[in-house]
Amino acid sequence: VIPGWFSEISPMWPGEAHSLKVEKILFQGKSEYQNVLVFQSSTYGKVLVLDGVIQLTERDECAYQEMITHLPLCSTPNPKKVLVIGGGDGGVLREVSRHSSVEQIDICEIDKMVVDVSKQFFPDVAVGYEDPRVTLHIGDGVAFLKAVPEGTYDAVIVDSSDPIGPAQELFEKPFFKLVANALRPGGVVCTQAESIWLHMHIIEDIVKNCRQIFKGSVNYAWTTVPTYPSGVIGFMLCSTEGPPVDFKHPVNPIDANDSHCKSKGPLKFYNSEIHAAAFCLPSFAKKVIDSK
Ligand SMILES: NCCCN[C@H]1CC[C@H](N)CC1
Repeated sequence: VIPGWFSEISPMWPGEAHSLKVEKILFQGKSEYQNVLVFQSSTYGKVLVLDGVIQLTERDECAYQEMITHLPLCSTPNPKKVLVIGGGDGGVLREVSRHSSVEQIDICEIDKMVVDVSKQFFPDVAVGYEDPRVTLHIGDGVAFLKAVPEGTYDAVIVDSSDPIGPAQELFEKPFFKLVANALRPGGVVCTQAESIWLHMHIIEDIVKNCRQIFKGSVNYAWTTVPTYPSGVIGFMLCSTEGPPVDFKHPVNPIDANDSHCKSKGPLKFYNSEIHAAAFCLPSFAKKVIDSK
């Protein structure tokens, strides 16, 4: 990466590349799993890049972290035990910790370098690790889930990178089966589910697999994140058989005052209206998602 511009080139989005102006390279490393890069951008704050793919920027990470966390947790009445797969930067932990009903937060991240780099360069994101309810496991999410007793969690959040590299198995059927097994009846899962502009085929497969495995409800939601490819990112929201979950109408609203303390700051993006709106899809996506 030469100072000037960083372009996000990937076979996952052929023929296009979002670029950010680079002020200064802050870290470059190679973990057991991937190349890790942090740079100071001119207009989006610090940026975390894994294998050439933008994971988060200080300016817009709130959109993704708040939506991937509060869409599931605000849809279930009283979440107590939450598991995060991936999410090594700590942003989802910061958001989960806003929920006073939560008693236990487990996180399983495969790459320790991501945790260490986030703590060093993104303290306002990694602040999530400071919550006493958090237990960090460094390892493979599939192996972790195989060891989890059936029905342990009220909610699972899969904050993954793309299905190229270490996160590939988090998009496949065996993994979804393990997640369903780890959830209590009526438990909820939210996974990172790519872009309706770029990845309808991936989304089609994920929806098909989820409908076979999650016998509660299966919904796709989406939001805007300027620095993700095509400027949008989606989420699969599923529940296991049991007490019904209506993702589109939050039963457990997170309100301004109980949702922030000094270290976390206020919610910048999520609110109950944008929660409901997130499930409204353009016709080309509805056609595929509702027919699976
Ligand atoms: N916790 C960081 C976010 C990881 N999710 C991203 C979604 C968009 C992808 N192209 C890269 C990973």
